[in-house]
Amino acid sequence: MIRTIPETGSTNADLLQALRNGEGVREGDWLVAYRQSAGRGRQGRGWHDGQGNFMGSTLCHLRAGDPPPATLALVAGIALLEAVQAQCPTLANLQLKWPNDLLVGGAKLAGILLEREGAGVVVGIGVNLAAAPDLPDRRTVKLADFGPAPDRDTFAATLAESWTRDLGRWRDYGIDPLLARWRAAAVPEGTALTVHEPGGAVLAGVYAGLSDEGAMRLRLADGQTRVIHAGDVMLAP
Ligand SMILES: O=C(O)CCCC[C@@H]1SC[C@@H]2NC(=O)N[C@@H]21
Repeated sequence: MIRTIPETGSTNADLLQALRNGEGVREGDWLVAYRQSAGRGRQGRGWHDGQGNFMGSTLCHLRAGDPPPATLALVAGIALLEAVQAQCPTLANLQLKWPNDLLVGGAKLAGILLEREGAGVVVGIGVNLAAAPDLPDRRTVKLADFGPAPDRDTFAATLAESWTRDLGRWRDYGIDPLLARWRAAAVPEGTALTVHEPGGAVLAGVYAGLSDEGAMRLRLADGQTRVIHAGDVMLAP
């Protein structure tokens, strides 16, 4: 079920609160807001409240035997990519950037924020359908830059369908097919990146693919490879 509300602070915060309150939120249900007054992005950043954009969250209830929860970010990335491709089949240069950004020609189209509460993982997705913010540190785009953009209700229905399908595949077939699909859609190996690690260190290098666990490999200038499990990854200017 997709529940659409005119406005809230953050759909992620709402689902996390529902989990804490023990309210029964079913896996596969979505909360979609037309406006968010306190949208949350990764790394403590905010998420812009673009009128006409898609802003919604869903939930995964982790089960015994599920693949590692961190790989849900990759599931969400693939589901998001497929939803955008289904709505805009002629859109070129669509790429995933680890851990969970969707880019068009290197500019950010959409972002994903995973937040965990016990065995519940809230997956929040924001897509620039009609509006893109001006950001000081990265280029952004909106689908409307490339032709008629889908309205958010149509987009929500498509995304809900791809999320349910990809979550099922993750459970049924594990992460190997997921990794293969993610690798095929990722920015090319050799892309110059800057990584801000959680401890504050900043690393420069080039994208060297995904590890078999879904972490990112970064090749440094001295030829060594670092495996990045967390952090903020940006295309180098
Ligand atoms: O920083 C990012 O790229 C992640 C952005 C995630 C934004 C979405 S919008 C719907 C959901 N609710 C939030 O507060 N954040 C996510």
